[in-house]
Amino acid sequence: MAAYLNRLHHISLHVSNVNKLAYELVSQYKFDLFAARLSGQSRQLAFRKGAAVFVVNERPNQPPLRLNEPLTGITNGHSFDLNRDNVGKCGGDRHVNCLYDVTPHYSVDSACNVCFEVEDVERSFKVLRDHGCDFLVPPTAVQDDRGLVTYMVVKSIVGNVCHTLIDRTKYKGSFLPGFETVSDSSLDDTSCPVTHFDHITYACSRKATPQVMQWYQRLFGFRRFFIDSNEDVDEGYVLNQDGVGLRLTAMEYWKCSQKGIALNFTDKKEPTCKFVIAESLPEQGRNQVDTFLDQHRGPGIQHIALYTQDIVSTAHTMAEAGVQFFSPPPAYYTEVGKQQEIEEAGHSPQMLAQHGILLDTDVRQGPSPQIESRENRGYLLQVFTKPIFAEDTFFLELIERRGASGFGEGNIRALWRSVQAYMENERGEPQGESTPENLQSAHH
Ligand SMILES: O=C(O)C(=O)Cc1ccc(O)cc1
Ligand SMILES: [Fe+2]
Repeated sequence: MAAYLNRLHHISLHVSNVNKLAYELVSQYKFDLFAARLSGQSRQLAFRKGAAVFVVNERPNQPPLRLNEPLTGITNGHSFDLNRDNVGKCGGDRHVNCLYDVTPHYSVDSACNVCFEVEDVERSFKVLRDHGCDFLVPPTAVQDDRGLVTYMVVKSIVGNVCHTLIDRTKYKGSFLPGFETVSDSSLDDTSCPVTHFDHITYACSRKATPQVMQWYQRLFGFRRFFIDSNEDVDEGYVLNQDGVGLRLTAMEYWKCSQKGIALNFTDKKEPTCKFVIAESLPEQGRNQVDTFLDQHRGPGIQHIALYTQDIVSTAHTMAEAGVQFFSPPPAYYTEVGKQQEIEEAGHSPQMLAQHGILLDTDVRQGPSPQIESRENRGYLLQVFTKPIFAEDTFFLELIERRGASGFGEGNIRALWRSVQAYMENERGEPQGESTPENLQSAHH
């Protein structure tokens, strides 16, 4: 039995300079700051764009004093009931630094908590405990005058990534107890129609993919889906030539219906966020996944894709506001095949080139995906930002899907090349062969 997830609630980032990221999310990425929790010891700010919510947490510069005593508002036992001992009253929880999360003792900025709504926190806790999970926060209740929320935090199998599981069905407020609403009006922003998180990509150690897949399948009922119709069940989607050495495997979560049958969100017209596991392959030399593992000091979330209904307008607005995107080599847009592909999809190569937007066609997922024709080909457009933090680690992606649910090989190759060129030219990082030593250090 798995602990099925209902929906993605928010993704939290832990950074040392909250002001800088807050400024960028609002002024460049056009997110709205809608809720804030300001306590003596920490700041947590919530930003929204459509259904995509980021919580930015202040990461202490110095590791805080180790508290040996149990934290107030957090139950320590394995049983859970809503007695007064484990209901944290907001404002009174002086010891809880980071509400709905843990303060990671991590040395670099990182996107490291993906929070999901579940139907029953206590039931999820029991299921996960029976699977031998590590809990960072056991079931805990938080309330204010708008109601009650219960949550718990579980460590994932991927590097520093944690999952907060939350039940907010008994809560009427706009976000979560403990947060003050900053603004209730979501700006009607037609120039940046970002609606939700499309996917989260993990950078993992070599050969870790099967373990990661199994963990999410067993614990949360995730299902594998194939990125490409020729993908091998065991090997995943392997790109291993021309300098690209990457293994990709994708999965998505399924919601538990009333009858206990797993339902895909797409059946209910509510988009699901996909998860992609990226692993580097040794044959093609050093690459962006290894760089992430090195600079992030271990596996974690490499990028998050924001789904937009109009990538050209979104990329244009964000670029005007100062967002820097990767661009493929200019020749990408003038290659005969690519130019035609772009025009047939109704776009202008010049417009896409202006912001480095990539276009790929994909066989539409349907009853017979093997039969290729003009009609069943969908396409997808993607553009990738340069790293957001000081290290070459986390970045964002914009994606617009037109009947394509996977990822395009051409886009992955183009992204890979532009990142490699950036590492070599702008960052001056040598991109030589991986040595066993630097891979060892990356994988710890
Ligand atoms: O294409 C995408 O958006 C992906 O998410 C796949 C991917 C994953 C990791 C990389 O370093 C490059 C591409
Ligand atoms: Fe992506």
